[in-house]
Order: sequence, then structure tokens, then C-alpha cells
Amino acid sequence: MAILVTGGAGYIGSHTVAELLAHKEEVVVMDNLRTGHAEALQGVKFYEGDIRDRSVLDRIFGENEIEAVIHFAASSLVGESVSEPLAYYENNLLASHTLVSAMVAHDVKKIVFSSTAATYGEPKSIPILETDPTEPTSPYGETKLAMEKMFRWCDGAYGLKSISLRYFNAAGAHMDGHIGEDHTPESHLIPIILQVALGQREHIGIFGDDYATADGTCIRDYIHVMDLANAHWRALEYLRKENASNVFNLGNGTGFSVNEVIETARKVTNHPIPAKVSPRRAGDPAVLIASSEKAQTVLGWKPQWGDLETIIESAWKWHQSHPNGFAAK
Ligand SMILES: NC(=O)c1ccc[n+]([C@@H]2O[C@H](COP(=O)([O-])OP(=O)(O)OC[C@H]3O[C@@H](n4cnc5c(N)ncnc54)[C@H](O)[C@@H]3O)[C@@H](O)[C@H]2O)c1
Ligand SMILES: O=c1ccn([C@@H]2O[C@H](COP(=O)(O)OP(=O)(O)O[C@H]3O[C@H](CO)[C@H](O)[C@H](O)[C@H]3O)[C@@H](O)[C@H]2O)c(=O)[nH]1
Repeated sequence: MAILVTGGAGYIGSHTVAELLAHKEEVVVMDNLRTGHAEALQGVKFYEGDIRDRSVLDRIFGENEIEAVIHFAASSLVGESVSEPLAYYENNLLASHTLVSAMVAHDVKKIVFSSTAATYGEPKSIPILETDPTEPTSPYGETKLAMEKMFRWCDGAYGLKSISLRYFNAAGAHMDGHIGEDHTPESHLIPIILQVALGQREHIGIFGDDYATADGTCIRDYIHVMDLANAHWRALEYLRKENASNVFNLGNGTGFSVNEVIETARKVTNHPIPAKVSPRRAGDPAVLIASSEKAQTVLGWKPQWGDLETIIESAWKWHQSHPNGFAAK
């Protein structure tokens, strides 16, 4: 039986596909290539299509024996979600409703889902536990939380078992350098810093240096994309063994400020990486750090590439060999 990966041509999706293949899983990918890249996929059956299109979903579930779905397909920019909330309710909540309806109709009862630290909003305490209050401060976080809740109700009604994985900040690239992050336009901190080191940008803008942190810049928990990928495979194994729904944070449990990330990137790239302070970005909490103890205890997951220098080195290797992303090949 195969695993259907929605959004499998995207950044975290393609790395997870590689991890699933390494564990000898059979993989089918569905992606509309809005932000993903067909070039990021090797050795899988690929359907170019949209999860909002029920007819394509029926075709995929009809043509393949799907055991479980790993669901990455979504819109995921916090700022954009504030200016275009309806687009986020459509591509995240309504699209997932269509996907889950098709799953129920085709008797597929397992889903691993990309949730986010953005479900917590401004954290009440650090590190953040799964049991902490969820009060999203953006339509992005709100739609992801609504999806988590929809899955939970579907467990009671249809026996759909879901694992919601609340990722903190995904970063880095596959250790063999064949895939990595390629978003246009890029909004994430580490790839933008590395574009400065490549000479593609003049400087990195630091979004605010007046936060209540040691150096005034925001603190985030950066987690290697291959560690995230491994957690998806473990979540799948958990569903197979326990047949129970659950929710897990995925982070390293260590926070780095924007200044510390830039400083580490200077060391890795040997480039001065000029930085300029610019105004705060709306909706950015000062500090987000995960407690991933639950994932470690219950899933047996342990980050292998948690060190920030290692994360940035792997990203640097990818960006140097693919300065224009997949298009350059
Ligand atoms: N990058 C992060 O740090 C981060 C953190 C927390 C959660 N997430 C979540 O992880 C998931 C993957 O994030 P990413 O950074 O890899 O994003 P991405 O944009 O690289 O990947 C998303 C993929 O889904 C596809 N897609 C989007 N809407 C679709 C639709 N309606 N039908 C079919 N395909 C569709 C896109 O083409 C893309 O390939 C998202 O759900 C995101 O919300 C990401
Ligand atoms: O040019 C930049 C880009 C980012 N930042 C800062 O760097 C930190 C990290 O920003 P990213 O945009 O890389 O990541 P986010 O923390 O905003 O978002 C990530 O984590 C969120 C959860 O909080 C969501 O899940 C989202 O999808 C995911 O990309 C933030 O403090 C941001 O203000 C800058 O200073 N300059």
C-alpha cells in the first residue's frame, strides 16, 4: 500500500518523500506546483492536481491503494494570511475538508498533518507545551488550528486517526544536497541571509531590535528539515501501531535570535553579510521555543541535526550548488 503525500513537491514535503523512500515506503505525490517543484521529486508516482478538486482525489484514491495521507499542501505565509484571510480559509480549511471527505469516502483512515507553532499565538510560557493555550494571532494559525479540530471530530465520527505535527521553524536542506528550500519570493530568514552571502541581495533586514530578548531581536527554534521528515515517518509508524490520534510539537528546544542566526551564517559562509534593522513585522511573537519532549518520549524521535551551524551548513551547500533553486539545473 502507498502513502499519499499532498504538497510533496514543496520544501518540507519533498524532504519527507526522500525520507519515506529511504524507509522503503511506496509514495504517491499530489501537488498543484503553486509553490512546489516537480524537479524535487524522484522515484515516486506524481499527480499534478489541486486538493480542492474532488475528481482528482477520487482518481488518485481509485487508482492507488492508499494506506495513509501525509498532508502538507497549504498556504503558509503569516503576513499574507492577514491581508488575504479568505484565501487561507479556502486553501487550508476548505481544501482539507475536500481531502478528508474523499478519504472518508475511500475508507482511508490515517492522516499526518502539517500544523504549526503559529497555533499557539503569543506564548504564555517558554518552552511551549502541547497542552498550552492555542490562541492564534493570524488567519494562518487559525486555519491550521481549525484543521486540527476538524480532524479530531472526524476521529469520533468516522474513526479517522490524525497526528498533528506542530513544527517550529523548518530550515536546512537534505544532507546529500540534492534538494533544498526554493520559495519565490523567499520570506524565511535563513535562505534570505544566504542569498546575501551569494551576492543576490545587498543586506539582510532585521525585523525589529526592540523585542524583550537579550539582544532585542526575535528568538526562534530552528529545526532541521530532515529531522522534521523523520518525525513524519515515525508518526506514520505510530498510527500503524497505536491507531490513535495525537498532537506533537517539533523543535529542538533551543532558541536563537535573528542576530545569532546572522552571526552563525557569517561564520559558515565566511561572508560579512551586512545587516540593517528595519521595522517589526506584524504578528511576530518575540520568542517561540518548543518543548518536544512528548515527541521524543512517545514517537521515539530525536533530532539528529539540531546544531544551528549544521543546519546552516546544509542550507549553504544547497544554495551554493543551486543559486537559482531548481530552475538553475
Ligand atoms: N516552513 C516552515 O517553517 C513551516 C512551519 C510550520 C508549518 N509549516 C507547514 O508545513 C507545510 C509545508 O510547508 P513548506 O514550507 O514546505 O511549504 P511549501 O509551499 O514549500 O509546500 C507546500 C506545497 O503544497 C502545494 N500546494 C499548496 N496548495 C495546494 C493545493 N491546494 N493542492 C495541491 N498542492 C498544493 C504547493 O505547490 C507546495 O508544493 C505547510 O502546510 C506549512 O503550513 C511550515
Ligand atoms: O528577512 C527577514 C526574515 C525573517 N526575519 C525574522 O526571522 C525570524 C524567523 O522568520 P521566518 O519568516 O523565517 O519564520 P517565521 O517564524 O515567521 O515562520 C515560521 O514559523 C511559523 C510558526 O510560528 C509558521 O509556521 C511559518 O509557516 C514558518 O515559516 C522572525 O523573527 C522574523 O521576524 C527577519 O528579521 N528578516
